[in-house]
Amino acid sequence: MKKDLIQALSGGLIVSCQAYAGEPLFGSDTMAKLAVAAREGGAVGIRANSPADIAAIKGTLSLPVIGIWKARYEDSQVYITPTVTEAAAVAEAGADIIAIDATSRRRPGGESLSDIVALLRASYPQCLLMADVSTAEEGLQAEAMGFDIISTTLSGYTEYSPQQKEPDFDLVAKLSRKTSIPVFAEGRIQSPEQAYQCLLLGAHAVVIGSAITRPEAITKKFVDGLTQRAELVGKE
Ligand SMILES: CC(=O)N[C@H](C=O)[C@@H](O)[C@H](O)[C@H](O)COP(=O)(O)O
Repeated sequence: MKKDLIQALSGGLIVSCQAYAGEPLFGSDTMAKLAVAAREGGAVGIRANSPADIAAIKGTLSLPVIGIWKARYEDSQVYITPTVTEAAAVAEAGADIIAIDATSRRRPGGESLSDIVALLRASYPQCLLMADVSTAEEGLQAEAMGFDIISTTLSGYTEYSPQQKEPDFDLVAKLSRKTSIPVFAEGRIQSPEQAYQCLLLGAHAVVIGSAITRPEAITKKFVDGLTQRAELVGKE
């Protein structure tokens, strides 16, 4: 069953459908519609944030869902499914895969990642566990801890990982070489060429958010491109 799920995602595109409160697309109905649009475009899976969005998407379509719940705590910088409370809620909402920050940073309340993994394994044996990491070392630790999947989600978002505009191709390649569990390429992938490059480097699947589901960001990219070109012409 779990093997079938991993197989179903192989070589495919997973679309991250997320919007924060205050953003124009915020709301579970809208996220479910975005997910339907992604499916119609050929996505093999959806990544979604919050129990409400996960439940709405699972109630609307039958694609596998990678669930997260972003939550902020004062004593930690970890915010992607930071504690066992969020992880359990993601599972209860129907996520097929629970993605968790698996960086080496201190977690809220000093919770340990291995305790969270053990608890989730016992309570939600049907779910796969995905480690969102920022470095190769964190990916190797996640594999040793028993995660099923590693994703490069957090490269560029911890102080000690490379800060760059491009996807972290090196990390995709390193993790694909050094681990024996599926590696998902995620973070700042902007084009089909970059997505394919990740697969060539060994990624099992590719996760894309902003370039597909954030119309504000997509519009801004075009507006900035137009402005820059107009300025260049003005200088000629
Ligand atoms: C760092 C972080 O919080 N990443 C989040 C994880 O769920 C999302 O905000 C990203 O949109 C997602 O990872 C996809 O990446 P991109 O939007 O770059 O294609």
